Amino acid sequence: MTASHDLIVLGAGSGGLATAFRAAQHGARVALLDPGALGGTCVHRGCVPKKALWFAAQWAQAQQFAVDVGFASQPGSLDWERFRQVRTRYIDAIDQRYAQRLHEAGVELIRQAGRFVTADTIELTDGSQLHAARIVIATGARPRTLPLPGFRLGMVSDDVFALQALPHHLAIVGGGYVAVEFAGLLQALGSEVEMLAHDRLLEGFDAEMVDALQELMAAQGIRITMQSAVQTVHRADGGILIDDAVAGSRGPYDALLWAVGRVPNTEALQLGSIGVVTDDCGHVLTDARQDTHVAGVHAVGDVTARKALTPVAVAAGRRLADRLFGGQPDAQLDYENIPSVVFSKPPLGMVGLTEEAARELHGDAVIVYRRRFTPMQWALTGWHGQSLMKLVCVGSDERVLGIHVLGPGADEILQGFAVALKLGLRKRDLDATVAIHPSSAEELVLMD
Ligand SMILES: Cc1cc2nc3c(=O)[nH]c(=O)nc-3n(C[C@H](O)[C@H](O)[C@H](O)COP(=O)(O)OP(=O)(O)OC[C@H]3O[C@@H](n4cnc5c(N)ncnc54)[C@H](O)[C@@H]3O)c2cc1C
Ligand SMILES: NC(=O)c1ccc[n+]([C@@H]2O[C@H](COP(=O)([O-])OP(=O)(O)OC[C@H]3O[C@@H](n4cnc5c(N)ncnc54)[C@H](O)[C@@H]3O)[C@@H](O)[C@H]2O)c1
Repeated sequence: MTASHDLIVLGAGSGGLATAFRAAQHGARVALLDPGALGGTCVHRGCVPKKALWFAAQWAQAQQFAVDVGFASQPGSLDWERFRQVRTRYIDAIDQRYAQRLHEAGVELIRQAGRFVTADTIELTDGSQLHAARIVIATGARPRTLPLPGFRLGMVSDDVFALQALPHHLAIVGGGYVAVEFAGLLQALGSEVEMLAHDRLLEGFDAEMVDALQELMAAQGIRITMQSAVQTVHRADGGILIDDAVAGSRGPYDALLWAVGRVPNTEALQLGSIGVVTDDCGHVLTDARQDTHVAGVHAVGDVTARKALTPVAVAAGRRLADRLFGGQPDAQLDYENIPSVVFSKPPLGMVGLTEEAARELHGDAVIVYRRRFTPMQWALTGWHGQSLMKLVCVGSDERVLGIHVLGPGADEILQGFAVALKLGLRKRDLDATVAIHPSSAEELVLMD
């Protein structure tokens, strides 16, 4: 058998593209397979269209604020179809840029799905085969639904981007990133939103920060039912009705969004036949170097059980290509202290440990600084919602273990602080930094 390539990458989402580009840069002959659009979930069904809608939600709120402080005109509503076209134009351009860059990088793009025949052979949809000593699985994940009677009446996050019109009254089942983000932005754009959450919101984020966000969401009119247990969904004359074991009969809604997590795309890959091990949910198990249990087969991104974020998939893919083809035998992603922001309204970001996790590790040696305040732009409009910022430190030298920011600009503020934390930030370094005034970020260097 002659190897057709040095590397075959399954999936042209964030992780697959990053791996392919970096490997090609190191001189590898790369084949990149994907039957779908270039950029995968992030570009077409995730970060990008979501953030576009989130911007629209900010503009809607800014319009309202402007009227509150004396601008003359009344806020208008969003022309949903026009904005969908604007988004599509932007996203199509990204897709085209990727195609052009792949061509320039010498990556062979094959618009077909692949599945394993052996550990070094991939069969394409048309039945032809490719061979390479290295294969990277980067097939991502898709939204999950709950297999309850009537579940098909609901949609998943992918479908929100294709909606013809904004739902008037929307139920969201779930309490993770997707549920909280869509609740905030669709409410801001004019939907009446009700969340039905089974567990606490945003598991993995600091509980005090999440409580503060939940208060702000409630103050903006989002109805949140906790400990919900949806049993059935059905349609009646007025719309979609939900029977919930705890919350009782709810509705009618004109739309229902399942936001209950994601399922890795592994069923079709024939992984069992070559010995690649998956967990109970189907995620490919890898070590910290992205190696699976089978020599020469690797995995990056949402298809693994790691944190499902675009920059994680990208960084893991680049490190892997550096190790395999770039002469960097020690290259691997450090999965500690990965910053993350929920694009809620307002955004909530964190890097490092939550207070709960820090106390579990360090007990009474943990010192917490916090600052609650009403951001100037809210106060000016007469809205007295409170931002919250929190530093979780440990020991006599107050090493900063966690930074948490809830409020306007959290998405932009946190990146720089994440660098500092990674470099071993101490509270005294923050104290020694002169503030930028007036800003929200200054609160992080003024805490006592
Ligand atoms: C609504 C939403 C919002 C999000 N917002 C953010 C955000 O703001 N910030 C952030 O960091 N992350 C966000 N994420 C998460 C982020 O989108 C994912 O972590 C990221 O896209 C994962 O990239 P990936 O390459 O692992 O998988 P994907 O991007 O899903 O790519 C997988 C690709 O594999 C292809 N594929 C599947 N099977 C095969 C096969 N057999 N052969 C070949 N190709 C195949 C698919 O067509 C797809 O293109 C969001 C996710 C969602 C759903
Ligand atoms: N801003 C961002 O970076 C961003 C945005 C969206 C998604 N993402 C990534 O995508 C991943 C997927 O997001 P997600 O919101 O789909 O998943 P998630 O894991 O964040 O949340 C899943 C939610 O579903 C709930 N749930 C699970 N089973 C349930 C059941 N049987 N009944 C009721 N509720 C149930 C959980 O309690 C949880 O609240 C995230 O974990 C994140 O890594 C990131």
